Amino acid sequence: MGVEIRVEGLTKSFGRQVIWQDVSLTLPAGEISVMLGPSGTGKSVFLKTLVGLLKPDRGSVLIAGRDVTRLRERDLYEVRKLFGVLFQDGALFGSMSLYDNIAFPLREHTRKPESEIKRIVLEKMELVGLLGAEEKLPGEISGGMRKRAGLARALVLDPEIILFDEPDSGLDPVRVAYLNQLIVDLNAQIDATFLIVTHDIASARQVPDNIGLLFRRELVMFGPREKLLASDEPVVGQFLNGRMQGPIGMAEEKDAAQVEQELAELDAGNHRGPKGGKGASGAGVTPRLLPSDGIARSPRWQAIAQREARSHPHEVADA
Ligand SMILES: Nc1ncnc2c1ncn2[C@@H]1O[C@H](COP(=O)(O)OP(=O)(O)OP(=O)(O)O)[C@@H](O)[C@H]1O
Repeated sequence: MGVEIRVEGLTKSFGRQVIWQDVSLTLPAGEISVMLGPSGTGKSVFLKTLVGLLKPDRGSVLIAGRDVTRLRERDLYEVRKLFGVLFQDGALFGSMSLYDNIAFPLREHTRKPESEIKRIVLEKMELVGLLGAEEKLPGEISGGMRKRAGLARALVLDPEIILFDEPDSGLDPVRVAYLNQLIVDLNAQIDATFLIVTHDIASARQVPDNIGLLFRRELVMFGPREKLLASDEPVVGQFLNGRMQGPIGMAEEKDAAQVEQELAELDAGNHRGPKGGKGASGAGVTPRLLPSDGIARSPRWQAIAQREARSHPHEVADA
């Protein structure tokens, strides 16, 4: 289940402002990938380009053998059915109950009878832990619940790909932890391809199979989580450790001399990041978040759990 997305040589600009150029990566089918990057580096623009809402200047986005960037509106509509999108604020209709919000795509895009719609809506609400809240209005529930309702709505058409636009924005750390667990559990249950755009370093360290980083109008790196977490690339190390020292500045990129001096200080051990050292890995690679007990693990997740048990015997003793 889940489909691969192959991005090749993608470039996007608005007028004379280049957002990113020559981005190439493959989101493997059924895996979880995270895209990181400082504010304004074009992560949301990237998501919109994948679903064909924005046209790139150059390059291709291949999904199930079709190039999204070249499709006519009618064919694009077909490809979009493969996607579920969780928008930042859940994008719920304020005057509709959660039930009607979640039922909305089914009523718009299918001819299913109400009895079938009810079965699907309640199934997805149960999956995200919202059973019993059917009649609530979006304004009556917490931000975390709104995200989960948005997620249930993204699931009703059984997508092969789910895009999450900053799922953790505006949530406290405990809610973020619950949401991350839900994302991992969902992946184990439905095996769709997940792409998460986030600023949250803790999530990026624990949740994905793959991490990408956009910076200075380029994709600096994209690859397996362990590789990025162990990388000595200065931008990757700075971002994954949330440090001030490094190429990423407050509003703009810093000048080269300042970056060099800061990195030299880091090397000398004057400024240690949260994990205490050079490179993104610090004291070691963070353990991977595994599906909750009671959720059947697909062979893919069984392999991940075994790998984790070998690398972190204490943290995942029960895996
Ligand atoms: N439709 C548009 N027309 C013109 N410029 C746009 C458009 N959409 C986005 N931009 C510009 O593209 C740049 C990247 O925006 P984007 O929202 O993708 O960044 P981001 O990495 O998602 O940021 P954040 O992390 O703060 O959400 C910004 O400078 C933004 O102003």
